[in-house]
Amino acid sequence: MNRIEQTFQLLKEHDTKAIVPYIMAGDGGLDCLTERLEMLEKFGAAAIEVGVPFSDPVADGPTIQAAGIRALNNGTTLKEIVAELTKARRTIKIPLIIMTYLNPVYAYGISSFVEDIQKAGVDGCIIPDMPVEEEEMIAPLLEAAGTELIRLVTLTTPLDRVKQIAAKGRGFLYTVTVKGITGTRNEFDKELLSFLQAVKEVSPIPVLAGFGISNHEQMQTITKYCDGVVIGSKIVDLLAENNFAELADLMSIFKLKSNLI
Ligand SMILES: O=P(O)(O)OC[C@@H](O)[C@@H](O)c1c[nH]c2ccccc12
Repeated sequence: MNRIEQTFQLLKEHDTKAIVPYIMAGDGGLDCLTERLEMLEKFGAAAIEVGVPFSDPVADGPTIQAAGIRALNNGTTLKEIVAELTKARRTIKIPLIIMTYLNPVYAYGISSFVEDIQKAGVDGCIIPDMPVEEEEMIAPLLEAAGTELIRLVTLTTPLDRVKQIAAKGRGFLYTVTVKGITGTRNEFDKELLSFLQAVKEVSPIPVLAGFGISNHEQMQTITKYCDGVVIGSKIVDLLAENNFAELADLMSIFKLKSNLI
């Protein structure tokens, strides 16, 4: 069993949900990446999405874009991120998932990328601008390496297609909760909860919801219909403000206690 499966099993046994923070690698300098991962693990993260900064991030809202620009201005490269994650893996027990647009992977070289992230102990990979139809270029390599390719579906994905994607799915299915870009929201579409419920019914793997989520009330409501949430923009903001108290509080529900891992 891989680390992602193990984690969801553990969450189920303890009747709790996953909180998966997203952070931008290199925001605040790559030197603080391991430290931040350790803190998020301590605060109860079930897994962490590590974002790779990219100059043309089509799905990113203002907060994540700004974090990406800060990281690029710090000179962050994918090579250095992979090296830092290799170090981080010595202390971090929870799954680490690399989140990158396709272009940096291309530039790196697809097979070297897969080989290096596997060696680094990365458990999964999300490539949001790679449609399922194009994934043959990397999916078999990831599969062979035992690194899960996490697929995404969105509110506009027809249920038939959700079914197809979920059936291929590895690790968990990332359900995008909005029709738009990343960033905190005060309200969600009326159809979100029924859509999540439908996704959950057809998915053989755990379902996580992400985009727009920033508070306990939203987390509680949404996780009635899925296995957990991804929180990006809110966490990127709190880290940029060094507001660790609010971060710990935000993550205090559904805590995966580190002594369980
Ligand atoms: O920031 P939000 O609204 O909390 O959403 C999570 C999101 O940031 C993270 O998963 C993410 C960052 N960039 C992406 C691009 C595509 C899909 C997902 C993402």
